[in-house]
Amino acid sequence: MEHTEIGVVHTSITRADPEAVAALSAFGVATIHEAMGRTGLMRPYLRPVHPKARLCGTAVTVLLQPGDNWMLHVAAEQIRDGDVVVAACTTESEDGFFGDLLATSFRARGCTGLVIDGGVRDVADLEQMDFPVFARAVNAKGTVKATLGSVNVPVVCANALVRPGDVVVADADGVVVVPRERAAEVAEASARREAAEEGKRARFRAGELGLDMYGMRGPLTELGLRYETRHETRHETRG
Ligand SMILES: O=C([O-])CC(=O)C(=O)O
Ligand SMILES: [Mg+2]
Repeated sequence: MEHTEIGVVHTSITRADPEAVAALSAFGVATIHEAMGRTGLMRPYLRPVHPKARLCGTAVTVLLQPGDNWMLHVAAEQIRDGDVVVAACTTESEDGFFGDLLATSFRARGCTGLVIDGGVRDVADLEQMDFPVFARAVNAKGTVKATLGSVNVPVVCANALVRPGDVVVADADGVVVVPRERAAEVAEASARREAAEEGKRARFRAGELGLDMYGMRGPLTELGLRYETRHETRHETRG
């Protein structure tokens, strides 16, 4: 991004194809990230705020100012069924930007979850609501409504570029972003990867070793790995 727009709400965004989003929702974050050539991951400090949190949807992006959650209320109006709100911040901030009230508002608009490079609160309520949230902190400290940010501009959230309408998938392993144009292709690559893993899983279950399945013995020998078959004996004390 050459520069970040502040004080703008983009109201018409292009969302990824719903069929491709539904297809991606069947896969875990690790599979999708591998299927994308190991790209698209957010930093691992973003954690689910309750154990069952999992989400997949199209991004409504928010650029927050530190300690200020005004733009989350502005974003609520832009949410459509199946959207995930992805909130980045202009600088690091771990205040509690979001809680059960905003979750109730977001859900009423069809939102399927939140990814925020900031703090959230009311996590017991969020768990009870089964509203999935991935955040960098849990923090009771509240925020103000005083400074403009933006909605539906490209943002960098926890190191990943997210454009409005991109697909965001999050589970216990982390958060991954799929560019909206690649959603169908990445879903297909994920399916192929999962099918290949199922074959390997069956062979591991039957007791086969990775050493043989992956042909590792030759390269290990070439690098000089030795197998010692006799226990080393203590030196006899000489009289
Ligand atoms: O209202 C706020 O500032 C954030 C919050 O706790 C909620 O949404 O419940
Ligand atoms: Mg609250």
